[in-house]
Amino acid sequence: MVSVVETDVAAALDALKNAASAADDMHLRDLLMDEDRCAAMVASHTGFLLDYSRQRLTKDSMSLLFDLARRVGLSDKIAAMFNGDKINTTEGRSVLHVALRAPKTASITTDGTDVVPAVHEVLDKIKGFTDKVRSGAWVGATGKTLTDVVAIGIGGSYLGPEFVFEALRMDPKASAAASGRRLRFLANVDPVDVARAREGLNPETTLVLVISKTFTTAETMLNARTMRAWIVKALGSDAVAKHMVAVSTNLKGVEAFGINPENAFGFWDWVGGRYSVSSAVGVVPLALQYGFDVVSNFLAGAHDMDEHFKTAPAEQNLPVIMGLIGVWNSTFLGYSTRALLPYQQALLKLAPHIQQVDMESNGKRVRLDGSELNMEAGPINFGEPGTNGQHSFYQLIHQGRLVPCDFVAVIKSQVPVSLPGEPVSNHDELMSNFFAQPDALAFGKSAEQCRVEGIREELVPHKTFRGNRPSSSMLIDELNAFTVGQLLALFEHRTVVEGFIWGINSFDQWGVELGKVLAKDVRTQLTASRSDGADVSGFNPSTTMLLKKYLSG
Ligand SMILES: O=P(O)(O)OC[C@H]1O[C@H](O)[C@H](O)[C@@H](O)[C@@H]1O
Repeated sequence: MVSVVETDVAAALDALKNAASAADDMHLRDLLMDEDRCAAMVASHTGFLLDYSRQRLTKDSMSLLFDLARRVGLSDKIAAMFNGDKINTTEGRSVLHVALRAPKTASITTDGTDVVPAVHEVLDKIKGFTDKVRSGAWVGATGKTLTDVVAIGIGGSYLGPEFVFEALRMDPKASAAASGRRLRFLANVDPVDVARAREGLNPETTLVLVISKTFTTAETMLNARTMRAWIVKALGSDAVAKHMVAVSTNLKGVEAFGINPENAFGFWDWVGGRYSVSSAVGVVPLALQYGFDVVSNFLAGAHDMDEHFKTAPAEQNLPVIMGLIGVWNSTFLGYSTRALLPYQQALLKLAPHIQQVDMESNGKRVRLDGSELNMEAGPINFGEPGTNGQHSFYQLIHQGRLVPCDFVAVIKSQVPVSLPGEPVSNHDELMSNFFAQPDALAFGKSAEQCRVEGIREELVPHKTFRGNRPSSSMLIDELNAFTVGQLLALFEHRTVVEGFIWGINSFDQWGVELGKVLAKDVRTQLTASRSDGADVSGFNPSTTMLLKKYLSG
């Protein structure tokens, strides 16, 4: 039986479909002339301003999106997440990454237990440990200070920490605190990545951090064994206790590997891997590099955005607005891709991190109840810092396929440079592009304009830009630990909003499993062929041919 709620939602979806067909007759060139509309399509929160006037939306269609949010019960779903309800139904888990950055005074309960004290217990333990390593009170097996860290982990145990690490490298406070220290990441199960991560490092001054929620991920565990062998070869097996520590929810696995659980930092099954950067997964490596104070500011920033998300009315709520725009572009306008384009080199790892957050969360085709979704959900996400992207793939964005863009920029550079004789500062030069690109996409250039410019007739079609290409522009006052935390939480919540609207489970990732199972079969074959010369068997003809070629090399 179809419930009243479902009928309500269906009516809202129909209204939006009609609005989307009407959008075909509108051009951003005209929409952007409407001052009231432009003023209405701006939202802000401390340090952040979002201008979404270049989306192919009227004020009416935006109202319909807010109406859809009401009808699907978005605010109840957000509240359920913050309340610790088990909204990850396929795994029977709460989704409480917001608890990781909640202040000590907060109380968030799941399974009848307030999780906040446990969160702060781990944070205190991390502070104690990282302070000792940084001050030289914790030394390596030969008595030397551990100045270098190799953080082993993949997916959610890597991408978020690397994003924050890069975002703060040139922040004056973080960079001063990192003086004399190095942090490397080792993710790929490729001996080349191992060699790159430890290039120039001395085992005597290196701390190896094994980060894995499950402590079973094949790539991470082989890399951990490889780094352990490097430590043991140089310093003997007793050195492992001084040179290797772990972050995991599986403390038994940590112990079985040979790391003292005393030197392990835990987290919980209610933290999804891709949402785990504010757990020990990110806090340990980042506090080793930048000190605990900087990381506390990062957590405070994430919490600030959590509070905004939890309390601001939908019409002023940045993650809600961004999520609704995502749904509009993906489901109603049918755009299968979106680009994340930070005009800020410090954000070079934002797009790779958000790729996992978004595509692993919303790359789904069934609803929570297992029924077919029957509409387009999570888009393909990609991105590069501007202006590098301009000299790479922007041609397609301007004249090829239609890709909604999220432009992100920072008002004050972390490292301002002004050269005498140059017309603008280096940061202003970067920002000139940030302001120009969204307008080029929105307005385009008509054939008439080309002709007025005297462009030869045969070149007119090539030099015409249809325009009407949507984007949002975000300005952040400055990039520091606090605002990086806000930015992270903002994008995490955008994905969550989209998943709530689509009615899917944004917190499981069953799609990653099949490849892992098949890799096991190949591993078994490679072992048998290498040790006993066993024939390749049990694979399809194509894989058999490829494996034979590989084994003969
Ligand atoms: O932290 P781990 O247990 O090692 O998991 C690392 C990664 O493994 C899988 O690929 C999951 O799809 C990711 O979500 C996860 O982040």
